[in-house]
Amino acid sequence: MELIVITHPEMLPGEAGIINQLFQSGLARLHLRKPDVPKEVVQDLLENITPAFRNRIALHQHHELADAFGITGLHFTERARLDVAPETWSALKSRAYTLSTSLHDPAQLETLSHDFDYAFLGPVFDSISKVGYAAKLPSDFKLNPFTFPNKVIALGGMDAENLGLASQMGFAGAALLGAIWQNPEQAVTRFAHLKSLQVERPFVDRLHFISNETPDMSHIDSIRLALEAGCRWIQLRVKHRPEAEVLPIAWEATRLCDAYGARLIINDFPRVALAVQAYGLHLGLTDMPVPEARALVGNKIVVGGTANSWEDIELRIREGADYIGLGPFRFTSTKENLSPILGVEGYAALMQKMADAGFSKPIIAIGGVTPADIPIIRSTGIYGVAMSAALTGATDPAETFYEIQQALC
Ligand SMILES: Cc1ncc(COP(=O)(O)OP(=O)(O)O)c(N)n1
Ligand SMILES: Cc1nc(C(=O)O)sc1CCOP(=O)(O)O
Ligand SMILES: [Mg+2]
Repeated sequence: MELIVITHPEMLPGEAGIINQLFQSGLARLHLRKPDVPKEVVQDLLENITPAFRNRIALHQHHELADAFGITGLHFTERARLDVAPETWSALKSRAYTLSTSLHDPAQLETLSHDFDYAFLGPVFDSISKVGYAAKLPSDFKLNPFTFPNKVIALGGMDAENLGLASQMGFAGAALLGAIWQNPEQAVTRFAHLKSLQVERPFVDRLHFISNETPDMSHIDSIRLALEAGCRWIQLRVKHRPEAEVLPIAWEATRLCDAYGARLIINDFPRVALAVQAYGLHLGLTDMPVPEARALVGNKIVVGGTANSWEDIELRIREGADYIGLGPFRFTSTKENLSPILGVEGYAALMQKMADAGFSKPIIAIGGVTPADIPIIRSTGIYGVAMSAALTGATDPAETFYEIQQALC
């Protein structure tokens, strides 16, 4: 589903900044709809939108501003469309504008000019922002693909829970308004979340083994121990060594993981993850930012990010991390410079905030986790756990792995 954002009808504080961030987060189309806002104010807003993004905008009002700002999208409300002579559309198309319009009855698609590149049809669901603007289409509605050859975009009440249904109805995309602007401070995070629902989610294991070295055990020894115990998600976490030293260890870990059919995740070193074509890369808050790493390693490598607070979780969602390592659960000597301990209460509060915001992302608890902690951790809604010492220090790692598996299923 293509996601289109329609602006809030009124001017919002810091709106140009939010719009620029939406574009940076991958928004391909923004409909600038400000029915009662004077032209000068819209002009001022456009001046503050980064020039490179302006060609992703469609104007609902003040079409005369389009050329000066390099805007090629013109939207016509139903009323505006009916007031304009039909030959206007081909004239505008010949000037390379992208045309869109709004419809409220699917029957109108049969007679809609094919010069329109796409059309909004709605309300498909009960509106989030307009009180009393109720769904007009039945829940088993199916678009007839032969009435209008171009894209039909679902409008009205579009949010995370009904994007799939709109797709089944035959809509090519969704126009988002209330889902984005209900809380403008959350607009970018909300958009990133909805966008992440459009792509197939990569597999993330519920048990992450974190490698470690001690005077008696190398990283490779610890990885072999975890693999023999049954772990199939191995994170190579080498600290205080340069990249050149990490690379050969990563190659050895790759061979070992391949032999056991396990997935290897590289901590901290994006270029090492790319070189060995690891399954994943894990980045902390002071490591390379997720978008920069994504640009480097591509879309095939799973990228996870650390969070220690609600603000970090929001950042990771905005950045498009595939999973979030949230910690520390309790004190651990495996990691230096720990952040404040979250405990079960911290996890419960953060998971409640996730549910309230409608966010879904695999969250992995980390830091001093033992098998006995798993039931209470999982009761907060946490997806999985990361462990190091609980496995490397176990008397019988295979027995401990079995115990973990029992608690995780
Ligand atoms: C699954 C998982 N979650 C969190 C971390 C911690 O990463 P980071 O904050 O970068 O700290 P270091 O591990 O690099 O010391 C992790 N490694 N794995
Ligand atoms: C690597 C790491 N990151 C943490 C964080 O809080 O971000 S805690 C941690 C150590 C995990 O090992 P153990 O299971 O031995 O405590
Ligand atoms: Mg790190």
